[in-house]
Amino acid sequence: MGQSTSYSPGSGRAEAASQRKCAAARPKQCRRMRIRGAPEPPVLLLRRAVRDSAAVAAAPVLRLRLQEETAGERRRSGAGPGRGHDSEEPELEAGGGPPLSFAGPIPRLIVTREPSPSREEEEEAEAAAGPDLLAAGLEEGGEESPCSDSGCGGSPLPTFFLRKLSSSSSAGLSSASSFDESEDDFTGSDVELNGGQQLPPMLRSPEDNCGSKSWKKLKTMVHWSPFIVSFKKRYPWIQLAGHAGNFQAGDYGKILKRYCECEQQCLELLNKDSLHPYVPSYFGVVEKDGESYNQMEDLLSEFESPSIMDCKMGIRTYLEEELVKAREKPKLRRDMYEKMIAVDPSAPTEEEHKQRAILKPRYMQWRETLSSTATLGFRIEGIKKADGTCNTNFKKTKHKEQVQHALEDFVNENQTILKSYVTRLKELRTALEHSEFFTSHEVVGSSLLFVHDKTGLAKVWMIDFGKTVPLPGTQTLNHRVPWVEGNREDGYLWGLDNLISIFTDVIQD
Ligand SMILES: O=P(O)(O)O[C@H]1[C@H](O)[C@@H](OP(=O)(O)O)[C@H](OP(=O)(O)O)[C@@H](OP(=O)(O)O)[C@H]1O
Ligand SMILES: Nc1ncnc2c1ncn2[C@@H]1O[C@H](COP(=O)(O)OP(=O)(O)O)[C@@H](O)[C@H]1O
Repeated sequence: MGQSTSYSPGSGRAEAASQRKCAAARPKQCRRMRIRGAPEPPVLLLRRAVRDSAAVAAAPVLRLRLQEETAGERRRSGAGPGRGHDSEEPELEAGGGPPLSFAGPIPRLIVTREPSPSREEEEEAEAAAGPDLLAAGLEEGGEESPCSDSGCGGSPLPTFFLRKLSSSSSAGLSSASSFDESEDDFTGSDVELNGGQQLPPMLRSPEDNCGSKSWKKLKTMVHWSPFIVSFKKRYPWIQLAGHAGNFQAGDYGKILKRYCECEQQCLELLNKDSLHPYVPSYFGVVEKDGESYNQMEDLLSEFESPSIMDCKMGIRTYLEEELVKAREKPKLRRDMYEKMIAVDPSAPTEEEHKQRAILKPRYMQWRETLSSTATLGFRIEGIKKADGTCNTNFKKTKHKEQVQHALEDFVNENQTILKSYVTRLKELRTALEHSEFFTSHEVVGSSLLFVHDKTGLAKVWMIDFGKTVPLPGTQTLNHRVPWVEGNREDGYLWGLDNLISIFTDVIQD
């Protein structure tokens, strides 16, 4: 890492990167797997799960132009803001053919919400009352997040091993697709460079049987990112979710995450906030091999063979401004359609099947209601255990009992670890309730990273602030009240209440 150069935020390079905002691809994926007999690879990239949703309202007819530039080319050129598919991307057209139209109405979203325990109820370890109904209506589907990490550029890593392990990968699509493809889900090297290791049948999940052949092939391959960790204490660095190629080793005990202006601003503020003990320490912008990165604390560095879990927090996984943008300039996503049918071929509407593409909010909402996001305010994205097993097939992990089961498995029913996690989560909740930053930000798509090891050390941190944005003026959020479009509530604390309650129940059980 000797070549890294630090820049203070606002230096020329950082500014240039800032113009670009977060332009990194986000390949992610995970499978249930056990790696035996091989030297422990430096970095394990694991794909995240897909989640369900049902979306809303009638979308306008979309006319799409031909996409002339591949996702990778856009990334390399740094075109457009956002870590995802930004609004400055060229509109997409069918390959030379007539413009495609999209007239698919997005069904109205009715999300049933499981009861959130009050603090008192929780202390009494009692479950709350019956389900509450949250109805959210969207007028149109749309797409893309302002600082989506999924758009943040190509992988700066050598590619001989690099691949995304996304269970949502869109194998079989070509970069010449006329649809807006997710960069992370659409990396040619993914297909070409993988050895295609087939998982033994007992390690496959029911979801492995969904989708196309090419899909299954991608899902059953495991690749290690060539993240050469040159720390004194050599340990494998694991990326459990998120966009592949977003991370590199940093200085000792630090990692580099592809630059995202939104995340930089959050990390700077958070490092001065009462939440500081619960977020990675931030060390500024670093330039390496022509790319900019946010350098932050490697949360795994103090652990021996850590077990890791990523839980995405909140009732909603897209920003309100993404909906607005989607209405103004809706884009069809073939990659998201592919991800959807890989999980449930009957999920798309007739129109969506015809188009072989869906709008991003539609996809995101489908993921939310398929998993526990909509009903519990959080969802498990992935779990990697110290024994090498890894699972990111939590797309359909929706009910409390399913989550409990996953948590028990994660900690191997170790009561001491469970108690440490509950203590840490409660401390975090108190810190959140008193945090100036938290009150004044919409926190979307952020995760809690759980890490423990056999020594009994167990901690939880907040990570991923690519879609955490300041509220206008003096607006504040409660983070517990239901979201209706316009109030910007994210359900973060509601989800945390539920998470604490479920952890507590596991201990009692
Ligand atoms: O997990 P799967 O089912 O693959 O879906 C992913 C996640 O929802 C990502 O959210 P997060 O990064 O919070 O996990 C989202 O990135 P955004 O952060 O950009 O919304 C991706 O959007 P695209 O990057 O547009 O593909 C979307 O394809
Ligand atoms: N500071 C960190 N220390 C250790 N691991 C991290 C850290 N930040 C992220 N990770 C790992 O990378 C994964 C993806 O992180 P995230 O910030 O969500 O990336 P993305 O923005 O690409 O979604 C996490 O699930 C975790 O495994």
